Amino acid sequence: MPSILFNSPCLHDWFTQVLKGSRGTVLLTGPWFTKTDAFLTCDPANVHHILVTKFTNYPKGPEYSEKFDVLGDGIFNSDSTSWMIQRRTAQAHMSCREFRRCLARTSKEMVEKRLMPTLEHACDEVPFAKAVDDAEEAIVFRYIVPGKIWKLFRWLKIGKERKLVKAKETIDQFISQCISLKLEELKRVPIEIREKNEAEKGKDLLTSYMDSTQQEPEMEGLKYYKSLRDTTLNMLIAGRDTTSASLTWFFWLVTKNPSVETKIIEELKTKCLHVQSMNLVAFETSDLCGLVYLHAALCESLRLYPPLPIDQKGVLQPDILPSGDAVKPGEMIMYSIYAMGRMEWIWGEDCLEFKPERWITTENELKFEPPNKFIAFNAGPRTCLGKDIAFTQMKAVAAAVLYNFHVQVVEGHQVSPKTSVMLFMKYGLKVRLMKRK
Ligand code: HEM
Repeated sequence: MPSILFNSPCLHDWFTQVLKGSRGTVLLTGPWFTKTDAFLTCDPANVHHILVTKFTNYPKGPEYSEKFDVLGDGIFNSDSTSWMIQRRTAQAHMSCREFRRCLARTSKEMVEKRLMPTLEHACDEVPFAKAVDDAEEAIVFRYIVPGKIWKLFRWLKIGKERKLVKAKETIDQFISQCISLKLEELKRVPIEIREKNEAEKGKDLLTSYMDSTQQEPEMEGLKYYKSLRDTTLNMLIAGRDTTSASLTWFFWLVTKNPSVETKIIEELKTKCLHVQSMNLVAFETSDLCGLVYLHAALCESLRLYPPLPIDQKGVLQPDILPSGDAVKPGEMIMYSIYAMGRMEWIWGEDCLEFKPERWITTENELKFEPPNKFIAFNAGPRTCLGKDIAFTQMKAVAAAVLYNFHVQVVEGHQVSPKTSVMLFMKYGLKVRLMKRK
């Protein structure tokens, strides 16, 4: 564990090196008084065992929810019955036709009316985004130092824990504003007009949740508000940070591989109908579904730079992992998604190269890689619920940006991962955009 502290600036690369030299699983031991021993693995057999075969023996556990207390009782921070109910509810809302219609419309509208005009101007810092970044950095600190230390910091309100308190305030203000604005809008618009709008334009997730939660009689006052607050925050973090971190690495990889950029643009030209909008080209969401090369390039980027680089599980009953390691109740197992994408014995000798072609069959179809090998979206009963949403949004942004602009990284800009819950770039990605002719 002291080595984790020492290597914290490049934690994921250090984990990868450790795992390369240890058949894919290693026991990290902490000083005896801290009770911080944990298994670290990137072995697909172990990951399948933990996430799928023996799912019920490996919950997230109370330690996880204590570290991620900012997420409240939302889906990411829950286990057993509470998680199951939230998952069913989220699945129902996300698969309903009105939400799908809303997603297709907003993915195009956001790119056309917000992103494209914004790219022509410098961007200001967004307080909510900054607060989430600060919170995620503070949570990683809770992994790097023993529990007693970060809890002492929390009690004294110093260091990263102080930053976390401030971040929570900003996050709560923002979420509360989102909920109030939506409630006002729902009160203001007569029901017949609202139903007509929803039939035409679709229905967003927050409205869907508000409608269904109000139908539950026990959901009143504070309980109703807390449930909406936790759900909204969990969904925002699930959808915002993952896709934005993924796209940043994707654009960087594309700038370093001009042949990939050319192939993406060729595919867009031949397979998509496009419309001229305010001087720039926009694509229909339905057209983007069938893009094999762009999809492959996004998967390849997610393999090398998964937005959630590492995850953890607790242990309920004694068990033996497929690697032969014995685990006991109360222990922690961490699985490095980042390291899994960088193992020669999993992905071949060229595993460090960015090659979208590895995702395409000789029949020019997308190659299926089992979720225990390509684990960026998790596997088993807790598989990501937003995978399709993520691809819809990432394709909309990637296609519009690459088709309209040539992206060039500013000379001398340093690119390295940040030590945080999400795999953001430490210094962001500074680019120059040149409008294509
Ligand atoms: C590139 C984009 C994305 C990646 C790589 C990704 C990855 C993941 C991973 C690894 C998990 C498991 C986390 C854990 O249990 O510890 C997860 C869960 C989840 N994701 Fe995503 N995600 C992405 C985008 C989205 C989007 C856009 C949404 C939609 C709002 C979403 C909704 C969820 C939800 C609700 C869960 C919780 C599932 C459960 O616990 O049963 N994700 N995702």
